[in-house]
Amino acid sequence: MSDGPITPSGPASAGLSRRRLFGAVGAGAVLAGAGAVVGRSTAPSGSGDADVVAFRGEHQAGIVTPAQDRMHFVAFDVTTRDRNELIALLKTWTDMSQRMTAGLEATENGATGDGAYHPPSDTGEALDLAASRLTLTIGFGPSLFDDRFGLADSKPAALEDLPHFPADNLDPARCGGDIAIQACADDPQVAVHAIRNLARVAFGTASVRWSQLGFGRTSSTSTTQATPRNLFGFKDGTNNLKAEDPDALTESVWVADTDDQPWLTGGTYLVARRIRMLIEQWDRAVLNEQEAVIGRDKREGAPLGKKAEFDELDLESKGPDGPFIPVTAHVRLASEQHLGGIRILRRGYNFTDGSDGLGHLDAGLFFIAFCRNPLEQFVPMQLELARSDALNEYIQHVGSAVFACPPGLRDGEYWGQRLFES
Ligand SMILES: C=CC1=C(C)c2cc3[nH]c(cc4nc(cc5[nH]c(cc1n2)c(C)c5CCC(=O)O)C(CCC(=O)O)=C4C)c(C)c3C=C
Ligand SMILES: [Fe+2]
Repeated sequence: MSDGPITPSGPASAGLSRRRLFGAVGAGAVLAGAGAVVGRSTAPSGSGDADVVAFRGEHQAGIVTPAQDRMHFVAFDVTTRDRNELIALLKTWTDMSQRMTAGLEATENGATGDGAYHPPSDTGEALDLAASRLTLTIGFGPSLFDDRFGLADSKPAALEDLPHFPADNLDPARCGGDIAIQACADDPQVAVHAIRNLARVAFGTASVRWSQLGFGRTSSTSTTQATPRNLFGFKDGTNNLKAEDPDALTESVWVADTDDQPWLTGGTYLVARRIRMLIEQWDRAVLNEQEAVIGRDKREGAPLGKKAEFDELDLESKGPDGPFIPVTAHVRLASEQHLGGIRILRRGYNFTDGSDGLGHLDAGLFFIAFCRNPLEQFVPMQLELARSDALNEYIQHVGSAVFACPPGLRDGEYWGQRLFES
């Protein structure tokens, strides 16, 4: 692993990975060296360092990291008013997160090693699972910068609660939060285990305000990935920003040192919207209507009037009945051509939370976007969509939040260190 020390305070030798521990114990094997998976009959396919994403680096993982298949997103309210208690929690979270993203237990031997008379400090359900490309990404909400922790002067100018958009139907219980943590992994149990253990250790300092599970990514964030489909059956993420385009990321995602608060340089903003998709209504719409609403064809994902998925979106091209891409089509209204060059990095997930008690699926898109300035990028884009998008007949925004995500951690740093110590 190229990940540096296991904990900010401790040595790199802190422990066996979850899978190595099982291998060594199960077969009485001797570890053969870094990265080895030894004597373990239950080794998950694909396990190995390839499924560890580095926790530290210039930017946080989980932003341009090729989108994993599963997500567990949580927003916390900080319940203490003691700044030092909050810092202590952030340090503990950093230790645990670095361990879990490396495929280790949240604490060393925490599932069984704390003694028979203590609740285990790792809940155990990921013991025999690989790291599964787990990433944990933290963000700080506008409410954290009130008068509780002495952070008011460090509040970034662009970190404002999002305005009310036309037709928003927001549930306050699904909005806001002082701190968010996004867990993404290729195994749902690994993502859920990570959030569960971070929430557990926060008891008395922070409590869960809301959370959302997501299955099935709805975006590609790398050209190496095939474009997935959303619950309306359309390819989603075709015209997304991609990791392989660093100039575009510099322009539209990463906060520059001239932009805002110094602690946020190299960071970004995360916008989350829980968007209910009215599945039954959509399923009654004819294909022609569905394609006109999106502005792309359903099978290939090509812009209407074109043939292939990655053909250029040409808003001017016309057929006998007018523009190929209708004036109310989703992709037209969200495009950089229409919005004067505005772009965002989308990284959302499909969700289905059963049915709503009226026989309708409670399903949709947990929309996540990363951008350099939400007031100048997400807000005008969403305003345009809320006003004119044909998709509005089939969706409803029910949750909303925005967070400032600090840059990646250097060796020895804890989450939020540059905010609290600058
Ligand atoms: C405010 C930003 C956006 C919201 C909210 C949003 C919701 C949303 N989108 C789809 C389905 C598709 N979106 C597509 C493209 C697309 N969407 C946005 C922004 C928001 N979408 C952008 C910036 C783009 C790219 C536009 C462009 O320049 O071409 C597509 C087409 C495929 C693709 O390029 O990704 C689909 C399909 C749903 C269903 C939805 C809410 C539930
Ligand atoms: Fe979209």
